Amino acid sequence: MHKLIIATRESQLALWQAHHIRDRLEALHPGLAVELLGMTTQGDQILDSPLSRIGGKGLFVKELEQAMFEGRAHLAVHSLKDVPMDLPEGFELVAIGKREDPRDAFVSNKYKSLAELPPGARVGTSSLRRQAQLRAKHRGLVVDTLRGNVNTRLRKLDEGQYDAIILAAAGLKRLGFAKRIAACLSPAESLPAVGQGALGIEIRAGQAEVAKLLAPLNDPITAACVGAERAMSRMLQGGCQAPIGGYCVEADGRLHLRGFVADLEGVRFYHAEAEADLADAEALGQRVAADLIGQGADTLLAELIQRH
Ligand SMILES: NCc1[nH]cc(CCC(=O)O)c1CC(=O)O
Repeated sequence: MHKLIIATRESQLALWQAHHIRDRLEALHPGLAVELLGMTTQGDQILDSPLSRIGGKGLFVKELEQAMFEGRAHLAVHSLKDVPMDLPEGFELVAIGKREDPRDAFVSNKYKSLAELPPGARVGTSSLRRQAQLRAKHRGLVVDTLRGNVNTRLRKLDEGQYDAIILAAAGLKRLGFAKRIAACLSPAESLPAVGQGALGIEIRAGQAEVAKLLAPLNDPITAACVGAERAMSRMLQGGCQAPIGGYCVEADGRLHLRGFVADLEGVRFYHAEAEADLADAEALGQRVAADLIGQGADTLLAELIQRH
């Protein structure tokens, strides 16, 4: 095999990620040519309503899977955060790249940190998870939805529509906007989304030759951490329609997973955490999910999903 084709969305972030994987593959395998096949997905077309309302799993991945199914591409590179917990039959995640910065970032032209914001300040963010945590911890703020790709969000801030915005540090750094970050929020301030900051590589199941070329891109520790996070999220079945956070770290062969489920107002707020050996990532995720469900998260999630 001497050519691989990557199906990719055409947002700047998606293109950066696809180019990044192309460069790594070409460096790993001299003689291998890697090409990009750009395409537009449903998620790219619907720009005016919050993702949580559009619903539908895999809004950003279906067209890419179609291209792989038809043999027009061999792989797709995703922000793991955007990948549904259960892939369609016949597809698999074969490699998880080493996680970069998993934190949320505070971006503002006027203020240096969340703590500096005066009561009534307007904060824009795209995710229910960030909204719920902001509302829970900073009662006086006006928290509002903010959509669009990273460039659009920064433009809306610069136009004065918001006093500050919160977005993923990884996306900003990848696109060369690290300087715009006023402060990174610690996981205690804003627990990241499941998979945030990691790249996932998807292929059609059973493509052994392709899988072998991609294997060196897999980072086993990141894979275990996001495996625990995704097992938790899968058991909670919240999708994008509920404020859910999940973040796992590894130290000395032990995994430590924290998770939360909240309502949109950040009033009902359930936390859970647990530890396990590296080999027990899946069970760890299920244990934390079961703890959250035991506290009442399942009732809350059912209510949230009904509202849509
Ligand atoms: N939902 C969009 C999205 N998907 C991945 C990232 C950032 C990069 C990452 O988390 O890997 C972003 C932007 C954001 O949330 O600010």
